[in-house]
Amino acid sequence: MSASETAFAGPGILLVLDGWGRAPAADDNALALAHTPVLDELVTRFPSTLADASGEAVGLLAGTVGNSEIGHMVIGAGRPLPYDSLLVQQAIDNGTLRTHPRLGAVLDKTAAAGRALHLIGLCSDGQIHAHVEHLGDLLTAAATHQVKRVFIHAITDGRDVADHTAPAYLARVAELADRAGTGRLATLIGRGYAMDKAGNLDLTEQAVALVADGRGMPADSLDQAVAASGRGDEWVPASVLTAAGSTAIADGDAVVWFNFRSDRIQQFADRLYEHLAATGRSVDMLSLAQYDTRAAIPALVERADASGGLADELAAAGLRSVRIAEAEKFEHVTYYINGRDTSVRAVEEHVRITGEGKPDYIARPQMNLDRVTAAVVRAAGRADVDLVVANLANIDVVAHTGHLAATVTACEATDAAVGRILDAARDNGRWVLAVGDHGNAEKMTKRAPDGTARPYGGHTTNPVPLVIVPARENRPVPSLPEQATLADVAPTVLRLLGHKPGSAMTGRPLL
Ligand SMILES: O=C(O)[C@H](O)COP(=O)(O)O
Ligand SMILES: [Mn+2]
Ligand SMILES: [Mn+2]
Repeated sequence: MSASETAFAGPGILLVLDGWGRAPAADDNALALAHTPVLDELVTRFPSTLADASGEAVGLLAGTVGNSEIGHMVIGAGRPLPYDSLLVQQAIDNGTLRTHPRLGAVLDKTAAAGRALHLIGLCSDGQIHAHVEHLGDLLTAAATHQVKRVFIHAITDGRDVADHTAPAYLARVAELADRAGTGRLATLIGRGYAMDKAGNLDLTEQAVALVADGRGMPADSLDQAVAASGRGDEWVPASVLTAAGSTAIADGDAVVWFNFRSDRIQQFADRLYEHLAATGRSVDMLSLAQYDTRAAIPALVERADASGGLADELAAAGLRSVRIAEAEKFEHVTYYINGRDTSVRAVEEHVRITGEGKPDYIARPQMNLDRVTAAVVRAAGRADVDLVVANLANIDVVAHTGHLAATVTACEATDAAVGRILDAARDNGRWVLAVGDHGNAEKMTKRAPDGTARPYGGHTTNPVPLVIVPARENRPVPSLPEQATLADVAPTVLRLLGHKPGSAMTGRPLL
């Protein structure tokens, strides 16, 4: 064991501050505007560095903003993982998507029977859940296989991209259809309805009724449909474009989902699948990438192997971990950090904090942070727990509203929570590794094409702070390398626990 290992080895806390990115102070940087004495002191007093959390460093396409899924997967895996968006892009670039035998078989069958193809997905270039250009490749495949009737059911964004940009993306959809020579926009609905992931089935059912049965507001034009939302692109009401004719899904039709990320589309996919079955419609259904649905929906692009990460190493070493987060990020400290593995190892405990009623992030930016913090403090006090893994969700979740003042409050609440966690760590002889999973709150505006700064709640490509607070302050503290990535977190955590990095990990221990 090296000197630094002896100095640090022992129980600890891995604390993910969701959406904690670093950018120079500015009037749209909520983290810099907030009064955060604890976070400020953390990065000046203890070994800290900035970690890459976007683009190729984590397994995304170059220049792509980070996100919670890949962020937590790489934190857990200890290596960059080719993410679904990258794998889809590769399949498009090398031609294996549009020539996929599974897709070809479904398209041939649909064409031969004279049935329709329905393409459903988020139309923007946020690169978090979907990319509108992927639709172009599917349209080309449909044209090649002579599918005559192709309906595009567009979900509008306004969250991963600036709000009020839906008309531009829908214009791009029309261009892609023109270029392919097939496809027409059939229905429109905001992602607030179609991509709910919190079990609000009343929202999901509106998307199901729209796509399956053509039930929605009739709209003569895209602009009319988009303008009907009083709450931006996320909440465009279910609308049927009258020019598209009858857009309902009929027996024998085919459906292809073109979101690549599962978490926010799977509830809709499951409900649509079940509704079609319940109404006696037999439909071939495919998804662009693998979904975590109850329904068995074959995928066109398979996931990367994410095994051999932190969870496997902890289990092999018999190290007990407690995972804590509130509902919004619970899967991130369990399923994603474990490499999209649903099994709960014998040495793992999962604590999911839920609140009462529907969350209102602007009115209550504190969310359930007090209870998350209390759970972390409790777990930190247990002698049988080697590692506490927690996600503090507020900075990211509130920043997604694009509301600067609420996000400042979320940053301040997080600061106080980190203070309580550091106290508990010190009282219990634990080190703390605090890290962001991607940027968000440090950039709350985006320039519109007309040059004006518009509120922006999406993620960024900024690096994230990574800080190590030693268990005992009187121990020598080596400084951290200037360059780091999220892939270095798991090897560093293992070293802090007195273990070697896993053999599948290419990230390096930072001390
Ligand atoms: O799904 C969302 O809320 C956003 O599109 C992405 O945010 P996340 O990657 O932090 O979940
Ligand atoms: Mn996140
Ligand atoms: Mn986010």
